[in-house]
Amino acid sequence: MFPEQKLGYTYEEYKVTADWLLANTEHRPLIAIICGSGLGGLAEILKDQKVFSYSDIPNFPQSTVHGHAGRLVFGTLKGKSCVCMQGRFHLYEGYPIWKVTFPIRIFRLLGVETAIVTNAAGGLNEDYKVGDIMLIKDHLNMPGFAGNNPLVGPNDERFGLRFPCMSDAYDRDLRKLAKTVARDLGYSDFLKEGVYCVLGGPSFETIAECNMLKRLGADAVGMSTVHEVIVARHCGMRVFGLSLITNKAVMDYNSESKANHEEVLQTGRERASQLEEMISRLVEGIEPNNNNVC
Ligand SMILES: O=P(O)(O)O[C@H]1O[C@H](CO)[C@@H](O)[C@H]1O
Ligand SMILES: Nc1nc2[nH]cnc2c(=O)[nH]1
Repeated sequence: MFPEQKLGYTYEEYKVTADWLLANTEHRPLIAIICGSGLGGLAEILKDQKVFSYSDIPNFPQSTVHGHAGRLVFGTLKGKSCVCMQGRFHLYEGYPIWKVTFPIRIFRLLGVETAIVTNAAGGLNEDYKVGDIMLIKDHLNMPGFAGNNPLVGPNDERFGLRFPCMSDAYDRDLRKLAKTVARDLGYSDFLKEGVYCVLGGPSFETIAECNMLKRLGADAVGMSTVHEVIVARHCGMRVFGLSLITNKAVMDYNSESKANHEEVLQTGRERASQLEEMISRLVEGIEPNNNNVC
């Protein structure tokens, strides 16, 4: 450990960004949506948009990955004020973990109560098919096991507790709502519920790694989301997470399949309209929480 190393932003730095956004838009979102790889189209369903490039927002990191546009979109969905990240940040881009999760605390300072986090992921569970939507019920935080947790460093009590609980990270009521929504939309055939495992990336997994992760209890694997969820829960937001299974993890030495980012983006395009419909209906059903910490 290097005590002199910068371990995060100060409260004042978060405030600068949040106050700048509050001064530059009249939207006051209660719901934040984070778009996974290839899922940026979700932001297009917002009405009355006010859009900022990340490069125009003070302190905001920049998107460097194909399929992550790097825009913050404010707007309304089913009459509810939302903010949508068209592009997230990943460890493999070279960002320290506290930059990866920077937007989450900004959202909290804007008044956001609920975070909807989406991602593209490889399916480890052999019952999963490409195009399935997995509601995240829990996670495995591999970088966290090695000490790379976004809450490492001095704790700021204005955001949350030193030792936040994670056994209830993914809100049960929101998952229940999502199941009802999916059933009403006729999506039950491709709806799953499971455990998401985050790795650092950017290389995809070896066959041995996929088999290991499956044995550890993971149903899907990716390179994001968990860090955001930890910070969101730390500051009291409700979290709903979903993974689009964009490819099947390769588990067999006889397979000719090779994971690749193009397939990931293509599956996102193919499921875009169903995901948009599902998120719209979900947002419609989310009740405000009176800005209570939960
Ligand atoms: O998790 P999101 O951002 O959806 O993207 C996933 O897809 C990319 C790999 O194709 C990686 O960035 C992985 O994390
Ligand atoms: N680590 C990882 N991330 C992904 N994102 C989309 N598919 C995958 C995958 O198979 N593995």
